[in-house]
Amino acid sequence: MSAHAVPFEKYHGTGNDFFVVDADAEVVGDRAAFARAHCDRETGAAGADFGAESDGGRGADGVLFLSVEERFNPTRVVMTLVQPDGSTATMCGNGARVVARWAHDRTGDREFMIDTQAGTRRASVNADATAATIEMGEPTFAPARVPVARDEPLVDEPVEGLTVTAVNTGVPHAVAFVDGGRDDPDGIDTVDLDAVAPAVRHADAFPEGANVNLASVVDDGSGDGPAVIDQRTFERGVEGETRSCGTGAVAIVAVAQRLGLIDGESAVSRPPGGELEITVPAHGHATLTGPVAHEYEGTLPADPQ
Ligand SMILES: N[C@H](CCC[C@H](N)C(=O)O)C(=O)O
Repeated sequence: MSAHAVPFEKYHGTGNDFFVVDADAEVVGDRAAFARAHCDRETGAAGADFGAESDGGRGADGVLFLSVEERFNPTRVVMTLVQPDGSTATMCGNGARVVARWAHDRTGDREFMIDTQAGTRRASVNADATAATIEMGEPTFAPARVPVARDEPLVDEPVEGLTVTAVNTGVPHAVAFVDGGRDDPDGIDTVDLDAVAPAVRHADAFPEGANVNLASVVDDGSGDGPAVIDQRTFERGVEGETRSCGTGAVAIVAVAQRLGLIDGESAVSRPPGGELEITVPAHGHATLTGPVAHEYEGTLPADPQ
């Protein structure tokens, strides 16, 4: 085992939490092994070891390896998210919001371009850097681009026990609407997501797998404010439910629009970890806005056993 210790910062966006490593300063030879060991919720890195700001919780939803290039305007950040199962995610909405905050904390800038494997995304932080907004690209239902293994879009059809719509918002998502929000004793929180999601996540319809979302329309946006939707997401790569998923929030709003469940291009999604503001215009890129916070910092072994 190498004695090399890797400094990290821990951040979260609406409870979707990440270890952030400066990829220019640190060499982690086996990123998959690093993420698998340290993200584990039972045996991974424990926050209490690292400082008073932390709640002592273990693990994370992934490791963000970041490289900053300040010679560009706006400052460019190259983002790679390695997930708890060792896979690399093409895109992560909450992760990208964390990237903007981390880059702000290092540079003082408020506007960034973030290079992800799904493309370059503009990002910004608000005046006190407590919230970040990211451009999320244009959601697509095109079968080849989700991808789904068929010629027609998969819209509101049964897949392994859920009625889902398939959409790509940087990564593939299956979205199922259910009756009753979080306040309803018979609503969204009564579903055993960890039990029902894996069959959908691994269904033949999704050759690259899918993140699996449950959603419930709480307010359809036909009145004064934007639509409000309660959200739960089981993530590919985490292989479990997370506190929040940004690409999932955009997916839910895009599907709600497509199914005619909500009015307007703006909506609020409410995953367990907080609130996200989403816009999905008829044409052009979606946006995702929500809170971001620094938790603690420390060092982690580069070559965990
Ligand atoms: N939590 C992330 C999504 C990660 C996507 C990943 N789970 C995959 O599809 O491999 C988000 O906020 O968008």
